[in-house]
Amino acid sequence: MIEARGLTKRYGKTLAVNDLSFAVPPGRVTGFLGPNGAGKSTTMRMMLGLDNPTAGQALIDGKTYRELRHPLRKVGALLDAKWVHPNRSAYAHLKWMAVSNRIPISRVDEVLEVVGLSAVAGKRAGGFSLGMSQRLGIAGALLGDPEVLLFDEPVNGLDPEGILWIRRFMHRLADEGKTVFVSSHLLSEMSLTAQELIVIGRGKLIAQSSTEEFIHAATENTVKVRSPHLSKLRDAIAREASAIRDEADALVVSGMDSARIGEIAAANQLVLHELSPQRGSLEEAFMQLTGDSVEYHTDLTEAADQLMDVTR
Ligand SMILES: Nc1ncnc2c1ncn2[C@@H]1O[C@H](COP(=O)(O)OP(=O)(O)OP(=O)(O)O)[C@@H](O)[C@H]1O
Repeated sequence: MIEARGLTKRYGKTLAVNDLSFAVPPGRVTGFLGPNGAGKSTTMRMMLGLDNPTAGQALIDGKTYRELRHPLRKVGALLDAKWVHPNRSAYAHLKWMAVSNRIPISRVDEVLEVVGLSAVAGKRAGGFSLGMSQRLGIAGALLGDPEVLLFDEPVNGLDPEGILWIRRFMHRLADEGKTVFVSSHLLSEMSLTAQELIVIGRGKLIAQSSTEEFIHAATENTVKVRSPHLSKLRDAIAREASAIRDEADALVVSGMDSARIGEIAAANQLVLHELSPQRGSLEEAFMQLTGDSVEYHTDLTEAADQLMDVTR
């Protein structure tokens, strides 16, 4: 479990992190989202004891990083994959990390295997592609078999295969019960990777909820219906639907679920060719939260107002 309590960091006139409080639960991938400069890296650095908070605390299982007796066994992190000595082999790099942290050297082979780098363990890390470097960084984070893992923008610059690998790997770690906290400014990627979201803007907390709730609260769910009897279908559902929009050869229905539309179609003996619930995207949710004239139906109202303030 990771916790931020009133976490604040000021660099001169810049308030990089402004009174952040949130908790990151185990067994889930939690996305830490925010635009560039929102304060994600600064928050992560404070969690890892690399920066001191101006006020408040960042806690790992109730302790600050510096209070942890065996930090690498409690928390592993991938901040910058390219900090490896270029002339060292992947194996030598991990061995050096293991020895300096009193972790058994046998663990090096294990983590190389886990991240799929066993075959290139003896090769110079300086010649690694970005994807391989990320894997090596992740192997380093896993060395102490920590319960808590922090990844700062892990998919930046990766190709689709690398992105998919990281996404699956994070899900696997969460399924093992680990606390996985991953920062990103890539919304579409996070909507696939993260089950929980912590959203910040200009150092302030904007929202904390499951990804599904976040999208659901900020976007409208609709159902797309295709039928050879569109106009009859429209008449049949018009009384119960809150809105019906035409789209090419389909209707997009708001305020009714697909089960009810199917029932009405059956009762009226109308053939359906498609009946598909349309989910909003994380991008849409963001647009909605930052929009000017949106009616909010949930407790995200306040969060939206804050987002509008901080993004102005
Ligand atoms: N060492 C520093 N000295 C001065 N200002 C800093 C320092 N580190 C960060 N900042 C400022 O603090 C704010 C937050 O930066 P931070 O890097 O934490 O954001 P971020 O959300 O990680 O952004 P990005 O996605 O661009 O990495 C920015 O305005 C940045 O310029």
